[in-house]
Amino acid sequence: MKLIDGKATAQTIREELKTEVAALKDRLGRAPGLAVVLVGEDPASQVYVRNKIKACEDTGIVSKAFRPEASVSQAELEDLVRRLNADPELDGILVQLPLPRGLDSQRILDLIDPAKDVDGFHPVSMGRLTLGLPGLRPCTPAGVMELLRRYDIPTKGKKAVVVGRSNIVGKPMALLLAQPGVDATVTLCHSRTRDLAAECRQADILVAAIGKANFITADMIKDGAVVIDVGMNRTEKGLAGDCDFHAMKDKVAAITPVPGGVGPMTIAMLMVNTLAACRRRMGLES
Ligand SMILES: NC(=O)C1=CN([C@@H]2O[C@H](COP(=O)(O)OP(=O)(O)OC[C@H]3O[C@@H](n4cnc5c(N)ncnc54)[C@H](OP(=O)(O)O)[C@@H]3O)[C@@H](O)[C@H]2O)C=CC1
Ligand SMILES: Nc1nc(=O)c2c([nH]1)NC[C@@H]1CN(c3ccc(C(=O)N[C@@H](CCC(=O)O)C(=O)O)cc3)C=[N+]21
Ligand SMILES: [Mg+2]
Repeated sequence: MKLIDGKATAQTIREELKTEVAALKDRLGRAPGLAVVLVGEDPASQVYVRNKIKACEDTGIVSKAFRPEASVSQAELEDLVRRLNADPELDGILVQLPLPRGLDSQRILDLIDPAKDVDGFHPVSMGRLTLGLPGLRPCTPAGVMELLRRYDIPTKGKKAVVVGRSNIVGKPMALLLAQPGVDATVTLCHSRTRDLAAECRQADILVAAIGKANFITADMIKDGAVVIDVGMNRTEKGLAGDCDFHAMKDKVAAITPVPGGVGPMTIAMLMVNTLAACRRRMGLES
């Protein structure tokens, strides 16, 4: 078994970005800027947001945090997004999900200027992904693709099974794996899939994005498969993925751990997207 070290890979990417950010800053007279909006006090979201701000500091991207209270109205939050859209020094806008009850997150996401959509969640970004046009890709699936590339994991003609069809992970993941040049043959599974174990056993590459600790068991994995575990589940025993890592580790060709796998890559890709958005907005090559 080969361990796919997302933490180390993310660190490498962040080092690569440092140089690029510094060069861009020289050229523009300002660093790329990212707005991070965290509504309310959800503790898990606070940890993620802190990590994102730390990653910005690390790479030289200027981050601005906005912390409206959970009681903020839809109209007030929409006003904030409009102000961030209009701020010329902000290249990216991230509204941390989930939003507190009562707020319509789709309407907020739809309001973000697509040029600043570093999460890749805007309908324009999703449309461009679906059509195979260049654009900002959702960070988690983009991070998975980067891991497959950097670990030389072959995808052409391979059978990939994605479990989970959410708009932020599973659906864009399936599209990226099926795109020309990557050329996996993709099966997208969900809670209504008839025989999930049988589908998973076909996978040369299995991506789990379900949100249930240790849900994918060793008997569901083909010998020599590559397993990418996107799941982040808080249990009494600490953070757990969607895959039973210890039971399957001797059976697989390669696997991502949780923590230290996909999570840090998500943040690295947010930095990549912020740099790309900055370049594009400033009229430099994509
Ligand atoms: N590492 C990272 O950077 C990130 C990690 N995550 C983690 O990834 C996981 C998934 O996140 P997200 O996509 O937002 O989750 P969602 O809850 O939005 O989606 C979960 C998906 O899993 C499917 N599912 C649920 N139960 C089953 C089942 N028994 N069998 C088959 N499929 C099932 C659902 O099917 P249906 O559509 O039919 O309901 C749904 O499509 C979570 O643990 C989350 O914390 C998320 C984002 C980033
Ligand atoms: N607008 C928006 N964009 C997101 O990208 C977004 C979001 N909302 N809401 C929540 C999910 C989740 N997510 C993670 C990012 C990093 C780690 C991460 O760094 N995880 C570390 C461990 C962190 C820990 O110890 O808790 C790891 O896996 O090693 C995890 C999860 C981004 N999300
Ligand atoms: Mg979700």
